[in-house]
Amino acid sequence: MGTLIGARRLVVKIGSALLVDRDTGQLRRAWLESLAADVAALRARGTQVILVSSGSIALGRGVLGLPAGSLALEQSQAAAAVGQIRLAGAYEEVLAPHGIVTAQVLVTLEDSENRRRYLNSRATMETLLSLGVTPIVNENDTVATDEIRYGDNDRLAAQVAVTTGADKLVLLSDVDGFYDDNPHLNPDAKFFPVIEIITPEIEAMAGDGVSGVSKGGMITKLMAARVATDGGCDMAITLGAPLNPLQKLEEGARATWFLALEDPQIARKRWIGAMKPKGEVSIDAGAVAALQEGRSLLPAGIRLVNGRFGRGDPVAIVGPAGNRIGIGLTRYTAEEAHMIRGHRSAEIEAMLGYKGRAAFIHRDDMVL
Ligand SMILES: Nc1ncnc2c1ncn2[C@@H]1O[C@H](COP(=O)(O)OP(=O)(O)O)[C@@H](O)[C@H]1O
Ligand SMILES: N[C@@H](CCC(=O)OP(=O)(O)O)C(=O)O
Repeated sequence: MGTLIGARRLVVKIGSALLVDRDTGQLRRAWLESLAADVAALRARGTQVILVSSGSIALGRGVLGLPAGSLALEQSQAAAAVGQIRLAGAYEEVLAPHGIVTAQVLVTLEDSENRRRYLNSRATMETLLSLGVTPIVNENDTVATDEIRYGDNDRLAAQVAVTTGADKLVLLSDVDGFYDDNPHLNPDAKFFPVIEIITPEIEAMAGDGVSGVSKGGMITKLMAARVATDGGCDMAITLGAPLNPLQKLEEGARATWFLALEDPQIARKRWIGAMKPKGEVSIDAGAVAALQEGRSLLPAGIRLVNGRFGRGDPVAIVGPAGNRIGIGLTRYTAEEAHMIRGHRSAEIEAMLGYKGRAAFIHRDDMVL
């Protein structure tokens, strides 16, 4: 069973529907104050907390008096710009009385896809947490265009959880968990307390949201669950609307827990994928095809070697067009690599005077 008790680092996602009253467009302050009390209690027990909060567009549209229904991209970006400042301000106001310092972190999808930005944002989060700050994260809606957006904060929250190495992610939602059908439309829908593996059958049960102010629905929550659990983080979906929702979850409120994959191979690949390469090997098209089929990289497929690396060091793998296709731990030094590139194992034995390893980078040590 999943639980919040004893969490080391927790990411909590707060959906727009919880924060902003649907009819008035106003912030639900009493609720937010109860959430702040929960955050303070968790921190006092040693859990670091990161909040991923939606609501900038919903708040901004109320302030600007924009009509209900879907907005043009420029309108939602303008609404986000107006709403975000209030959103962050509201968190600061409710957390400060507990002695908690807040920080606003706005990210885009590109930040997780561009390695330098990814590493940098991870380092910034780590620094904030080590200083005892509670980061309030949202998508940077004013710069993110449709093609480069998450668009929903479910996946963003999962990305934040994995990036920061959180062990728990909670999606506070307008539904108390995952059902085999949308429970707001089908009163006979069956509830799932725990999901260990997200199968295609489970995926087929997820539908859109019906709340009107949210973006995700259950489909993006399942995508988030996949990212989180693959990355070693348990994820819960629980009802956010009652006061003190995190305390209630700790006390056993209804929730669906998606359990982290415990496959050490996945954890190891994550670790390799996050390494900074010490060198680079360019490989030919045949080798690219072999790697894509899940095979190891052999010396015969290597055309060029760059950088200084020893055995076991991370090395970037570059395709014929100069595109980076992966990273892996090498079984040869850079000096050996220069000698043996393009050669087959029988020749390599003659060159090195010993048999050497068959693989230059073994598939278990490689992430594409
Ligand atoms: N299989 C399902 N189980 C539970 N909820 C579902 C399912 N399929 C669709 N939904 C809908 O997803 C909604 C939750 O997502 P969403 O409206 O985006 O809320 P949030 O603001 O919490 O992100 C539920 O209220 C429900 O209407
Ligand atoms: N970044 C957007 C969030 C998009 C959104 O509505 O997400 P959600 O309510 O979590 O489904 C905002 O702050 O308005």
